[in-house]
Amino acid sequence: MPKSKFQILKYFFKLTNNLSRTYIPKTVLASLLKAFTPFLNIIIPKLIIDELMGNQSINILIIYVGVLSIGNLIFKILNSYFEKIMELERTDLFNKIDSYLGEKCVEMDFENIEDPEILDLKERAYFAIYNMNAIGWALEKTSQIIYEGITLIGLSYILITLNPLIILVILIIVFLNSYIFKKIEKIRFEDNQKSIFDNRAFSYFIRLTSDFSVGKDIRLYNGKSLILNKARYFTDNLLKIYSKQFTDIGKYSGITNINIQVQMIIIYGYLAISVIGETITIGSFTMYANTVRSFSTSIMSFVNSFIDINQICLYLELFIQFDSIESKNSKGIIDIDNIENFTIEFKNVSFKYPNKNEYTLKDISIVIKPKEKLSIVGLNGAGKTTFIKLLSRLYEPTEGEILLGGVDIREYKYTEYMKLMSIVFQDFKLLSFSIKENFLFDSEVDDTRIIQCLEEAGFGEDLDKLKNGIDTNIYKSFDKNGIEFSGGQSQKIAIARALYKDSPIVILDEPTSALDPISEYEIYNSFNKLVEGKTAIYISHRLSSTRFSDKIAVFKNGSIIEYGNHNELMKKEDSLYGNMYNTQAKYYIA
Ligand SMILES: Nc1ncnc2c1ncn2[C@@H]1O[C@H](COP(=O)(O)OP(=O)(O)OP(=O)(O)O)[C@@H](O)[C@H]1O
Repeated sequence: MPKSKFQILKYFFKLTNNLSRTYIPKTVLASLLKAFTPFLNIIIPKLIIDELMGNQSINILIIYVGVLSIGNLIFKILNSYFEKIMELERTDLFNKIDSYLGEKCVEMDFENIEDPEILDLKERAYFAIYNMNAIGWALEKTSQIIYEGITLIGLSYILITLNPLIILVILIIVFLNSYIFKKIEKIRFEDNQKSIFDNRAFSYFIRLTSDFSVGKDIRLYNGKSLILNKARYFTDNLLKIYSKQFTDIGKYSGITNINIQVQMIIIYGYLAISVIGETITIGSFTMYANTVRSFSTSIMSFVNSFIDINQICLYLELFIQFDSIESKNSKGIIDIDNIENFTIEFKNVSFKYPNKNEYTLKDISIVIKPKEKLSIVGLNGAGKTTFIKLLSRLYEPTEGEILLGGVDIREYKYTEYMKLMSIVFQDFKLLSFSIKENFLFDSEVDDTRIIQCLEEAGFGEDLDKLKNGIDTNIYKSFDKNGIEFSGGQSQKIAIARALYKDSPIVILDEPTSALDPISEYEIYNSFNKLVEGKTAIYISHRLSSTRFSDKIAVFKNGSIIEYGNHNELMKKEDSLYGNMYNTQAKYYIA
């Protein structure tokens, strides 16, 4: 990660340039244009006044006034043209950064998405870019240093002809004010960082109010006041932070204004005395007064730009920290093509969720042979889904290793490894796209096969009723005719999506929980045919699935306590499996 301010800026200029080739050159051009504007209004008025006090030539006066007005008009048009252009450039750059951060989030290891520290860091990165406009700010300040630098050289030259001590007076005031300005920026940065958690929490609660997936529960259990009270609590916190900030900053800003007034009194006094003593003309008075005003504004913004850049780097550093989070999954380098043996082996695997002290899985050892059908059963919270999450590399084991074909799964290229797995998680999600787009988000799809898979998953009759077939949009987010499928229908689409992927390892975690018993039976029946020649792992509380399995692993409190086939486990005395099976069968038969 870059450390020095220079390295941080370089990192960002490089990133900006990669995202938008035109942003930096246009910003520099706009800044240079600004640098030359003040000179026109300093030099020409002096010439006009001197002419008025001297020869009073109408022709020369017309030329001066003409140059002044046309020059100002041209600068104004050009400046506002660039302002508009820069507005568009900024929007475009922000959208690109948005996509860049989005890509980063999607590629991030899954476990990071639920880590509050990472979530806060992400919020800080977003805050830096959006709320503080840190990239635009950095570029603006860098170009400000350039153009104020150029302006200052010209203005110093004019002021030296008056009295170099004037420059000293301005510098003293500027450095005093810069010290205060630095304090103001420090307060702002610290308060902004303090507000990150409250901001994130506030946005979460406000988002909930329009989140369709929780809309029912909020209405049924009168969640409105709870949510709004929580949101209010966090806005109150934010208000406290920012009210204190405004008071503190207000005090400091007051002092800087007093300093500027003192500076003006000294300089105007000196200029007035010089006019009375006739050491300068009235025209020169105007020029020097304008020069002093421009010089003090320019030197202030020149010095403050450095302070600003210092501050911006603090914000940008947070962005870089987020950007530098490494994905463990991206470290795998072995090609999947090289393996022929799909034996999966968990070797003494134990696992704790991040930020948790207790183990969710303890010393799991199991071999799943190629083409084997394994059912995983157990009570709620026993660790069944967690077992799948480890196999699918959403998390890494805390201890032990998981092997595929004798090689630690972390060593395989992640994207290729994921191609081996068709998984339907119990909390699968369909997205607000068409049915077809939900199958493969990023590549060409085969419509006939999609339809075939939907039929195999028991969705055929439902599909026939859809006017737009597989082009029907799911949910109404973008289409008022979009369809809100039932839980069972959605589950069938999710299963069809897994079938379509046609991977050698198929994992179904509670795949039929929302299905009626007939659909469930049909799916398992057809599944057995469909997963022929593949390894299949089923997690289900409906023990009917175990009948289709070669092996059953019974989980309890994070360990496998029973393992065997249906008959073996049923014969075992005091077996949890037997107990669960009989209890369920009793209700079904009765
Ligand atoms: N992301 C997480 N962070 C922390 N703890 C978690 C997380 N996900 C699950 N757990 C905990 O891990 C334990 C095992 O959960 P898991 O989902 O693996 O159980 P399960 O056997 O699949 O349960 P169920 O039958 O209810 O689906 C539970 O105590 C759960 O609270």
